Amino acid sequence: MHARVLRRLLIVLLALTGIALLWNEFGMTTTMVIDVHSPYQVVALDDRDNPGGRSTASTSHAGSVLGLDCDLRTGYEWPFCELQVEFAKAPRGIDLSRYDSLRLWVTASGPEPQQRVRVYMRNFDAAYSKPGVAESQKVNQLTYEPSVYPRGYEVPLSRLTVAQWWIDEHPMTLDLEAPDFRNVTGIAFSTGPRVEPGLHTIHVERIELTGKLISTSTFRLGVIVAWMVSVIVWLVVDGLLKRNQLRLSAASQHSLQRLNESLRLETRSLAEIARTDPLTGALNRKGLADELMRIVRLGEGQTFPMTLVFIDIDHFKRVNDTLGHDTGDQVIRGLAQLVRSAVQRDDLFARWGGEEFLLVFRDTPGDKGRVIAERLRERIATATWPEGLHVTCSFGVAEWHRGEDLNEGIKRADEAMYRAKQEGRDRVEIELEDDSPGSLRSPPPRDSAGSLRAAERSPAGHEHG
Ligand SMILES: Nc1nc2c(ncn2[C@@H]2O[C@H](COP(=O)(O)OP(=O)(O)OP(=O)(O)O)[C@@H](O)[C@H]2O)c(=O)[nH]1
Repeated sequence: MHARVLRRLLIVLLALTGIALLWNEFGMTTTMVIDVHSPYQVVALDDRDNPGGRSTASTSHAGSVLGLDCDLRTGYEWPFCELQVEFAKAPRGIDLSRYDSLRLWVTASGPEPQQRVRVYMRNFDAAYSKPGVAESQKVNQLTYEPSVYPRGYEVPLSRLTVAQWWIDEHPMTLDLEAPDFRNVTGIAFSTGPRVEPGLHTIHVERIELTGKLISTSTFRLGVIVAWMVSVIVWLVVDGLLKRNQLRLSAASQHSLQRLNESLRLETRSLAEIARTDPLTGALNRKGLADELMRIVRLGEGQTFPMTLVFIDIDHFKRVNDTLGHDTGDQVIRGLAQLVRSAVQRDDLFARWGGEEFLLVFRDTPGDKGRVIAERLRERIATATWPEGLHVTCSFGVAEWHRGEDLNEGIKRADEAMYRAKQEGRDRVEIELEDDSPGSLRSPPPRDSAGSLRAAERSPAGHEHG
């Protein structure tokens, strides 16, 4: 996107540069015209102020022509008559330095067949001129024969030179000796050097100065500066856009990370929900099977034998029937809380269904598990319950050995619990001992992980009332 815009901008800039350079080369001119209509004062000067000077000059404008009539006489060492167009009174002047060429429509007549005319442009500069002293203004001049150029004489302004006599009279540093058009006070036309005495006329029809509106060097410098500015502007804009893009992508990356995190949490909580019972927060059957599988797989520390404790609330149906389902739920939640707070953190606690729970103690033989169950039974029986209820539970305890099918173990715990019910409830019963002395039951030679998987697929189902 940026590259395309940049390419287009470059093409536009290149085209503009080309057009501008061509325009500057072949056009972009400005012209200054001086003629009889110009608002400048025109005066005639002669040599009578100089020693021996006797020439007389007067203006004679006719139609569109500025005219000088001159009676040139010998006397002064360099007799002359002059027609002067004054642009301004020194120290003021006008800047003609931006003009390149001078074009003159001038005719001159006199005793000689081909009259020469001197053209002066006087420049005032405080570096070498003194206000009120006309001679101190630098004399930029050229001499030519107007009759050779009946259709006008065009000359580059650079062809004018500083008059040698002026340099001789105003010694100065070399750099100040160069022609200067920056503050020209006027232009003058004078009879030529070593001209014959007699009647002379000089007619100036038109003076034209032509130059570039903007000098070529200035214009090229301007083009370079414009390019540099464009490049800098582009770099700044590009930098800002890139920074913005970076900020946006950082923000979207951040929000993606947040989304990822929330999805991860959601996934975790969904997994957690799938493993737990919503009413009590205890593990459900699948959760319990998963946990046992994990423990057995990791084989961390001493895990077997384990004690399985089946817990069933006594006469729970009555609670529901007399006090309603909500109270029944409260009792179930309360029991779960109480059991969790009474056992250790790494003991597993699951809601097996309805008002039945299963506790699993790791690295605990059945008789020790029975003692814990007994303590638990007592805590439940003496706890405070909603609606002043007296809640008791029947416990069935069985030992579960490595390699034994979990369903088998649960079944034995369930049977023991059933006996507790039959014996009058609010009791802890342990599975019946088999023939092997010193242990409640002998461990069967089974693959423990396989047994757990079976437990996960078909948890021990049991009915009792
Ligand atoms: N409030 C409530 N009741 C439940 C929930 N799950 C099962 N029950 C009820 O628990 C009662 C269990 O009754 P029974 O199996 O007859 O057992 P019991 O009344 O506890 O009697 P015994 O076990 O012989 O002491 C049934 O009425 C079920 O509806 C539950 O999540 N909330």
